[in-house]
Amino acid sequence: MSGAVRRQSGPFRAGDRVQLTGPKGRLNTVTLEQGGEFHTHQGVLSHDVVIGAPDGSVVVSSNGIEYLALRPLLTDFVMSMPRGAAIIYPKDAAQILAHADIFPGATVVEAGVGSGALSLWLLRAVGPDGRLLSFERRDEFADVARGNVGAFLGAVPENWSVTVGDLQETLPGAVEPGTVDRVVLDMLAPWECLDVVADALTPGGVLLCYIATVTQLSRVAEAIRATGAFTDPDPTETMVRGWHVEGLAVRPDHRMVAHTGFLITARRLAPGAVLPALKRRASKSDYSDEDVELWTPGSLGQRPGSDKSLRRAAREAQAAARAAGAEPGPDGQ
Ligand SMILES: C[S@@+](CC[C@H](N)C(=O)[O-])C[C@H]1O[C@@H](n2cnc3c(N)ncnc32)[C@H](O)[C@@H]1O
Repeated sequence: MSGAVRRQSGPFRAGDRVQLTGPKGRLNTVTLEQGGEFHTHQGVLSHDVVIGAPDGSVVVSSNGIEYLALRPLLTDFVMSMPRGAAIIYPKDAAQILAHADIFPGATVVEAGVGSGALSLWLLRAVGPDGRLLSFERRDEFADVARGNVGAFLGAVPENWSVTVGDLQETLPGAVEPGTVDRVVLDMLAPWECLDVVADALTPGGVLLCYIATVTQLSRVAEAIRATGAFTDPDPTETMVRGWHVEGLAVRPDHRMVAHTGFLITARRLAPGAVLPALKRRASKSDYSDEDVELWTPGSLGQRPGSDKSLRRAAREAQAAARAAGAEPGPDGQ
């Protein structure tokens, strides 16, 4: 089997992981074994009462303590798994899948692999027909990532490779030029890798860099422009604020993760294509016209959701499908 191995749904079976929430809200994750036992200072919970129960059951220990039994979600796993390097948080992983347009069957290159958190999201998104090629310069981090991916999926999938070495040196020998659909970089100096990434990406392919600081953001944006091989880079930041919703106490949480990183995406141009020049409007209030010209010569970007002709084409396709009886109309007919 090339994709995921461990089941992610259905009644619990021996070998599954289960997350047990006790009376004080404390979480414990155990791997179920026939005849196994989970010991706490409040008694013993037999694994056999969990095995066969549906996901989301409430199970009872030998001395009557109730535990909520849930299969850990990928989010639960990545937030608690062993870390070598800092991980990409689920809020950013979700945005990466959308901005980098990771699709089932895609060939994706990722570097560095770090603790393997993003690798797990990417493997899920490319599915069993896709391929993830991960690169990591530090052997010990590659081991941590293999351990984490194997622990979550039940085995290391065949459609995932981890190459130990610098991406700049190892990528050219690992892929045919122009064959990679998507590249995701999470590393200190992504600008050092842009030439090999441009060679590896298919025309129209997506490069996405996750970076932690504004100085890196500025440097990688200018470096992407300087290659002349990509569309104008599109930077974003994602903030997620939890809410407390209980009775009349409805308010934002007092604490939040304020900053993790920035995403910046660009599309690979066809070889030899040169972007038409584009005058920018943005920086006029901060800099003189001359500065703006000097700093940001600019070129045509590719921003999602701004294409009216795509919307028109989608409306026409819907109308055609309705006419053919393939899809209900707005009134459900
Ligand atoms: C922040 S970690 C990646 C974390 C990972 N995305 C995750 O979610 O678990 C950055 C990693 O990039 C690796 N790295 C940095 N530069 C690299 C390069 N040029 N080639 C390969 N790996 C590199 C580092 O060793 C480090 O493990």
